[in-house]
Amino acid sequence: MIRLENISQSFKHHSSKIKILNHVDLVIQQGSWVSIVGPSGSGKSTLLKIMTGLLKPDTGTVYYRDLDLYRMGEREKSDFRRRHIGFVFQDFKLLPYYSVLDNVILPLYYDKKKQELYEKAKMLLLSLGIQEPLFSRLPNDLSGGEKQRVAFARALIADPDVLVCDEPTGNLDRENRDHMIEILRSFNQQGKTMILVTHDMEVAAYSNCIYLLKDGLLLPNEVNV
Ligand SMILES: Nc1ncnc2c1ncn2[C@@H]1O[C@H](COP(=O)(O)OP(=O)(O)OP(=O)(O)O)[C@@H](O)[C@H]1O
Repeated sequence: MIRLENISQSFKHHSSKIKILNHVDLVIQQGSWVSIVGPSGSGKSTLLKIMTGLLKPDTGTVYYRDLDLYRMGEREKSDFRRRHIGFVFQDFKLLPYYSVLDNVILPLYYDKKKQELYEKAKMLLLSLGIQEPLFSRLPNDLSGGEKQRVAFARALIADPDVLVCDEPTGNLDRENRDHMIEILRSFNQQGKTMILVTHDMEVAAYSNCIYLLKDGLLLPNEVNV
């Protein structure tokens, strides 16, 4: 279970401070699929960063079961994130001077035997529709949709319990988007927790729960699956 308690966050804009998140609480059950929707600039990516340990909020706490994420040391927190949380960023954050394959193995580079890791990375990439000729390419020589699938493979390489995706279908054409939805569903069916930010209501419709983030507040919106 992931629990956010009393999260507030402001950012400075010129001389004033703008409150993006205003005392946000959220509980996400293990194995559930939660989608967060809301207008552009409402703070969705900021909330994802806070719940994954990338941004310490002005106030509030984030718990993974009983572990308080922001009470961990930097090293402990980054190990925890690497092992438990896969994150697909909106802009992918692939390293430009590393090949596709090397980008995918990065989270486990120091943990596992390279041969084993490369085999797993190849299988993941193939399952996501990225074929062998692309394995040695640099990210800048990929299409947006291909980059996105490589970012997915990197997020999944460590078998995380939680997959966090910022706009997972944003760069995909219809066929690839439908394929991505199948991947998300099968991941969720394995009992993994999914947290998505999306503008795509068809994708959000697969969630157990949709939340609207607006004016700093997170409003629940239960749906049937
Ligand atoms: N580090 C920062 N410093 C200052 N302002 C920031 C920072 N990060 C985000 N913001 C601002 O906070 C607001 C919320 O940003 P955020 O990226 O979380 O929104 P979003 O809902 O994900 O938007 P989109 O749907 O367009 O991706 C925006 O106005 C953004 O400019």
